[in-house]
Order: sequence, then C-alpha cells, then structure tokens
Amino acid sequence: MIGVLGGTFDPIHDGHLAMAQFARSQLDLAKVLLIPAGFPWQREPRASAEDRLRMAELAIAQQPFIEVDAREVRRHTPTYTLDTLEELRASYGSDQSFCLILGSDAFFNLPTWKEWMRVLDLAHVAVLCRPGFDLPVEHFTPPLREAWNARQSSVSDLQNSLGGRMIRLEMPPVPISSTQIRHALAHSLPSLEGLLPPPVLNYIETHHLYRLP
Ligand SMILES: Nc1ncnc2c1ncn2[C@@H]1O[C@H](COP(=O)(O)OP(=O)(O)OP(=O)(O)O)[C@@H](O)[C@H]1O
Ligand SMILES: O=C(O)c1ccc[n+]([C@@H]2O[C@H](COP(=O)([O-])O)[C@@H](O)[C@H]2O)c1
Repeated sequence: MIGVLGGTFDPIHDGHLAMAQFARSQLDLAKVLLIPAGFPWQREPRASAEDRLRMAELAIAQQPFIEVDAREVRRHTPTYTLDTLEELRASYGSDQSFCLILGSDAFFNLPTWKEWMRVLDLAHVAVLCRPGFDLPVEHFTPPLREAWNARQSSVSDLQNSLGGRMIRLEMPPVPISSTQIRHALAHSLPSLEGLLPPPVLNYIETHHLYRLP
C-alpha cells in the first residue's frame, strides 16, 4: 500500500512529516507520496506552486520513505484529488492500493470535495487527529458519519483490499500549522525552531516568502 499525503504545504512543516512517518509505521506503507496541490481551489496560497513544491523537496531530502510527486503542480487545472487518484491508478497498475492520509480538519471537509464518494472508492482513508479538531463520530455531518460507519475498518482490512476503507490513527498530537508559521514569519517572531525543517526555513528566508507587503 502506498500513502498519499496531499496538501497546500504553504509552507510544509514538521507536522506533515510526522503524519507521513506515523502513517507509514502504522500501516506498513511501502512509501508515502507527498503531493503539493498546484491549484487548491478552496484556498488562496501565499507562495507559488513552484515554491511550495521546492520546499516539499527540500523537506524530504533526509526521508528515505517519502517521495515528492509533482503531478498536481504540473497539471494547470484546479486540483481535484479524484484526478490524482485516477492518474496514480493508471501509472501504478490496478492491483496497487493507495491510502489517503488526512488530518482531522481535512477529513471533516471531505464531503465538499469533487465527487468525494468516488474518491473514497479509489483509495483508503487514514485520518490523523489534529489538536483543536477532535474526532467524535457524533460531531460528523450525516453524510460523513454514514460513510464512516459503513467503511471504518482495521489495519488488516486496509492491507487486504484496494480501497474504500477508513481508519483512524492515534498520532501523538503535533501542534503545528502553516498558518502559525506564516504568521510568525510575517511578524518576524523568533519562534520557528522545531516547526519546520531548517532547509525549508532557509529557502523561505532566501526567497523572502511570507513577508508582509
Ligand atoms: N499538525 C498537524 N497534525 C495533523 N494533521 C495535520 C497537521 N498539519 C497539517 N495536517 C494535515 O496535513 C494536510 C495538509 O495540510 P495543509 O498543507 O493545509 O497544512 P496546514 O498546517 O493545515 O495549513 P494552514 O494552516 O494553511 O491551513 C491536511 O490533511 C491537514 O489536515
Ligand atoms: O478534490 C477536491 O475537490 C479537494 C478539495 C479540497 C482539498 N482537497 C485535497 O485535500 C488535501 C488537503 O488540502 P488542504 O486544503 O487541507 O491543504 C489536498 O491534497 C487537497 O488537494 C481536494
């Protein structure tokens, strides 16, 4: 099974790397594809897609089981995960299984995605709790709760099927967000240690990203 961790990554941070590592160890993933969203249609990224891609590449330089996949940056159309999974299935073959790795905030947003039920059939979903976004099932919207109740499964269920299952992974909380990092950079706060890989911080400083206009 291959993990798929998509994100705006504006910028990428240690929380994203922790997710990839935790999901890999819990699900015994062959690798994790880190996929920066080129044109995230629900967001307005501050940094360009090329800068976000470059920062992702710098972040994983020392991470043997994580690969950056540039397909969403190269695609020049609004970024739909459905398209990405269909392309991945076409290039890896029909017997390769994939697991989307989502934080709990992104998981709550799933029903707004393009053809989200088709997305759920093309891959498994692993959801990792995020500080401030608890996951009690009774707080899910009805469509998400219905999908969860029908699809919630064990690790071995995921490992023995190609897609369509959901699982919650109990990652130790990582209280980091890109918003917090952008805020600290814009206000020259000296509080970035331990939040993002040093080569990414170096790139941000060299290219004057996230400064206030
Ligand atoms: N600290 C974290 N713990 C768990 N999941 C996270 C964490 N940070 C990000 N994620 C998840 O990583 C994926 C990509 O997130 P994204 O690139 O939007 O980062 P972000 O920190 O949420 O950014 P922003 O603050 O700009 O919203 C999403 O599934 C999100 O839920
Ligand atoms: O497919 C969609 O319509 C869709 C809508 C919103 C978000 N996504 C994906 O969800 C992932 C997390 O997005 P975000 O906004 O939390 O960085 C990322 O891979 C996005 O491309 C996908």
